Amino acid sequence: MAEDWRNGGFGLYIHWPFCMAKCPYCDFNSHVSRSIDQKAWLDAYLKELDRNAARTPDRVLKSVFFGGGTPSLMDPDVVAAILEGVGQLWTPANDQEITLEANPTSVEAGRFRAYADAGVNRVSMGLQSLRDDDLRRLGRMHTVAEGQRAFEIAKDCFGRVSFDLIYARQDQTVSAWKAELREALSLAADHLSLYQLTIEAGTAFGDRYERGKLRGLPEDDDAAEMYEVTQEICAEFGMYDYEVSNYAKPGAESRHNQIYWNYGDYVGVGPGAHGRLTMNGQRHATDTWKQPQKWLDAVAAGTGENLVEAVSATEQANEYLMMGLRLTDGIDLQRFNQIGGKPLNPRTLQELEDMGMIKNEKPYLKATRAGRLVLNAVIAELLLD
Ligand SMILES: C[S@+](CC[C@H](N)C(=O)[O-])C[C@H]1O[C@@H](n2cnc3c(N)ncnc32)[C@H](O)[C@@H]1O
Ligand SMILES: C[S@@+](CC[C@H](N)C(=O)[O-])C[C@H]1O[C@@H](n2cnc3c(N)ncnc32)[C@H](O)[C@@H]1O
Ligand code: SF4
Repeated sequence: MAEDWRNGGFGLYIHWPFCMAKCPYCDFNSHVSRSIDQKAWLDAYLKELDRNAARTPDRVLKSVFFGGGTPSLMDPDVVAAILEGVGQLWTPANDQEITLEANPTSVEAGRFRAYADAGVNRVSMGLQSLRDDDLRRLGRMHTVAEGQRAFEIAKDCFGRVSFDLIYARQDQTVSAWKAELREALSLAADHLSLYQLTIEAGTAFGDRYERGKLRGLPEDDDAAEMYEVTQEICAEFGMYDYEVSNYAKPGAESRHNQIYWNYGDYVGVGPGAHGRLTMNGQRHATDTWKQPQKWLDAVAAGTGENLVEAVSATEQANEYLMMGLRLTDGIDLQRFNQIGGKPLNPRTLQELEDMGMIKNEKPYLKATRAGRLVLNAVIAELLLD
């Protein structure tokens, strides 16, 4: 199978579902647990990797991503044993990317060298903010100084390092964000992810918001302005916006996420991990049990998966559209037509182009900066029925 990046390629996602504490804004699959039997988790991961390798023979593995939760709570020996298993199951791409998400506490930074020895070559660190008051409000376990120290240690240990910040936070002004972002960019290496705070239903922030108790969130206009200035300031530092929330120097883009956005295949292992796999020429969606103990028990009984479903041609094209328009480079319309078997509605395309939301640069269709501000609405207009 072609491994051209425009076709996405093939990757592996491994989900570690535990955190030290639950952050009030987060709705990812993360749990706080008193005791974790790391050996039992290793055995379950290895079993799931075997099962997945058997149905993806001859694939060249471009990327492995340990996400969470907080994978920097994994025992480095567990990470090493997983990567050893992975090396035996799939042929690695020459420039294989192996990312681990890390939280920047000193305890975790103490494990960085061991992760690097295990084969991890990229770290994505959740700094979230460079202001101590805000770190406290976001429920984080680290201080700014601790975060900066952890990041410096990461730079020494790994070839590639990135960090995440959350902006459009409570009581944050546009000028305060500009100053914080400039500080962040002087710290950054060649990649960073900048997310607007999203209030998710079912989180502590979501509950407070419902009760009218989450005050000081920026108005939509301010949040939009923050997004605009983010692009401009990042560009000043040579970091281009290759995706809605991701900025990099050319060549330093996250290869793992590019597999998702370019609608490639990926195996998902661990509680709540999802996958997209082409098997016998048919693309499938896979999903797994979210609850950690349920997943462990299910793996012991045979499979952690609770869904393996063929994806119809129309759904595939729509998924490609939803993922690909997040990228500055957009989607390849020829590939879109090939996947879905029908083209996008030319009238809708023209209307959105006239409104300045998209650019049709054949064969690529791209969302403009204005379009990316309201991307979900733009995509909703374009989806095939
Ligand atoms: C969207 S954040 C991106 C983090 C960081 N900025 C980066 O670029 O690496 C990554 C999170 O998405 C979730 N995730 C990614 N791939 C997944 C998959 N295949 N299945 C389930 N969750 C996934 C995990 O919770 C993971 O921690
Ligand atoms: C699933 S987390 C995993 C990383 C790691 N556990 C951490 O917290 O540093 C991936 C990233 O998603 C971002 N994120 C999570 N919830 C968010 C929200 N409600 N709004 C904006 N960004 C969010 C954070 O920047 C976080 O670093
Ligand atoms: S943001 Fe990270 S550390 Fe906080 S609960 Fe979510 S996954 Fe865990």
